[in-house]
Amino acid sequence: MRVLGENHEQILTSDALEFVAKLHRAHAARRDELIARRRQRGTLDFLPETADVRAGDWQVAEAPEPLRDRRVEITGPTERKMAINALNSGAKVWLADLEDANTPHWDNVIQGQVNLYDAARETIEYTSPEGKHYALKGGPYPTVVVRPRGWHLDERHLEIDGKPAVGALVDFGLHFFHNASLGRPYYYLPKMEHHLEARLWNDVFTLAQQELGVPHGTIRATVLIETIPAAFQMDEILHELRDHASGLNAGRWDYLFSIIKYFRDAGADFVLPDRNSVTMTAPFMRAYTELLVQTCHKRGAFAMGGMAAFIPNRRDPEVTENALKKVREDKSREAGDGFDGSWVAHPDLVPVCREIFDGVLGDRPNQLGKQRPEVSVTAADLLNIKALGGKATRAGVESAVDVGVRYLVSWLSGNGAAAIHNLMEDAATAEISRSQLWQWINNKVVLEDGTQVTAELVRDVLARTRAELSGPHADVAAELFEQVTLSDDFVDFLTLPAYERI
Ligand SMILES: CC(=O)SCCNC(=O)CCNC(=O)[C@H](O)C(C)(C)COP(=O)(O)OP(=O)(O)OC[C@H]1O[C@@H](n2cnc3c(N)ncnc32)[C@H](O)[C@@H]1OP(=O)(O)O
Ligand SMILES: O=CC(=O)O
Ligand SMILES: [Mg+2]
Repeated sequence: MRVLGENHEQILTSDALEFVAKLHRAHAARRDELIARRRQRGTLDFLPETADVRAGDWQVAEAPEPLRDRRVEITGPTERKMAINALNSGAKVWLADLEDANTPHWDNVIQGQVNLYDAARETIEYTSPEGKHYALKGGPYPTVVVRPRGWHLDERHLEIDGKPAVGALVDFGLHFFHNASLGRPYYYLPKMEHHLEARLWNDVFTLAQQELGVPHGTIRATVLIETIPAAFQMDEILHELRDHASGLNAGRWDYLFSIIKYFRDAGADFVLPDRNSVTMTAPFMRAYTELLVQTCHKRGAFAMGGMAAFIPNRRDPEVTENALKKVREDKSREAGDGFDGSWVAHPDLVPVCREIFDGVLGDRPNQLGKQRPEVSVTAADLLNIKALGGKATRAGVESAVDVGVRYLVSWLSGNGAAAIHNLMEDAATAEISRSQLWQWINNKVVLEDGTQVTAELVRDVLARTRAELSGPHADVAAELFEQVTLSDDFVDFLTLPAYERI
């Protein structure tokens, strides 16, 4: 194992590095096979070979006390100030994000681990460049649930047997190694596309616990169902992880990205309209969330709601009022459907989410008991994209370019989440922007005003957006955006070429 970035001795101890290397050597080859397998795109349906898992009578392990009440989860990067703010936010869970909201700059990766280390020990403090001091206010604090990178990303600053380490194993391995002894090794697992990927995580957990003498089943994981193939394998994913599973989360933004990606060249029936016209009430999105709640509660697992992108602005009451209204609507729908809790992107949204779930839960910590036997979701329901209707517009093209490039500027500068035009943007929402344009170009979509979407049109809009931007990252952001939007072959993840540029 070689450390190619700056060596941070607190986190990269020789024992910690050896532990990560052990996880890597045991599992990297299978990771590679599973990533290669993702390239097969066939007809999607519930798998015949796992019908017995779906029909079987089994439950996931009972929730440990710190994860029994998850009514409000705040998400955010592991940057030090935001970590303290998240811990002081009054949420039940802090999703400490090393994924969609994080640029995997080496410094972010390692400083994130330092912050998680200090957060777990409740010793985290920070003084801002302006001299404002941040400290923990007095508990109870949210349970920390860490989201490592997805299986597709490498960590090139650590080299094992001459190859870059698997990013997911670096994030998980370092966190588990340093914090498992404190008793709450809890994780969110992103972007999986197959239950065999969940089996791989389960094997990683089993080995990690054995190595450190931690009882089997201490780790708990909540899996994001945020790809279209995974929507057909919710039972199977929970079953693979059943000793370690805590629940499933409806990660709507990556889910939309995955739908566009999977069906990018499948013709008009699968072309999505402007991003802002695809809401959670679209029939195919309702099918997805209804199936998720039903599956989770049948298996004793938590059903977690997703992220409404509207964020408040402390300097603009009108923006804040709109965000609170939209978030209220979103959380009310989720709570009514049976979700056990949901995500918010900002501390000022914690109270509204809590109020909505308090109203539904009463004195219960969750609504695991709410079974949904009346829900009946078919493969056709999950894939009924065309029922949505909706238009692709010139404003949609302009907004996709504008948001995508501005987000990349932020990402390249080290901020993986940004407020752009009063919406939270992160890697998942940026993926929608660029994949949507790819889909429109390659399906020769004609906009509402009669113009066909072409590479030339996108280049033209991109040039105008570039002209509005300044700063050290604008050129690279524009180049990257062009690459992932206009390349003939679809680039699997925006963050793969972007990682080459940091
Ligand atoms: C699709 C998905 O995966 S969603 C999950 C991944 N995405 C995320 O986690 C995004 C989380 N949210 C954020 O990162 C931020 O809210 C942003 C970037 C969208 C906006 O951040 P800002 O522009 O700093 O917002 P704003 O200025 O209103 O923040 C006010 C205060 O709240 C803090 N704050 C804002 N959001 C958060 C958060 N999610 N966690 C902790 N603190 C936060 C800010 O640090 C700031 O603190 P300060 O007053 O002490 O300086
Ligand atoms: O990670 C969440 C999502 O919506 O994507
Ligand atoms: Mg996501």
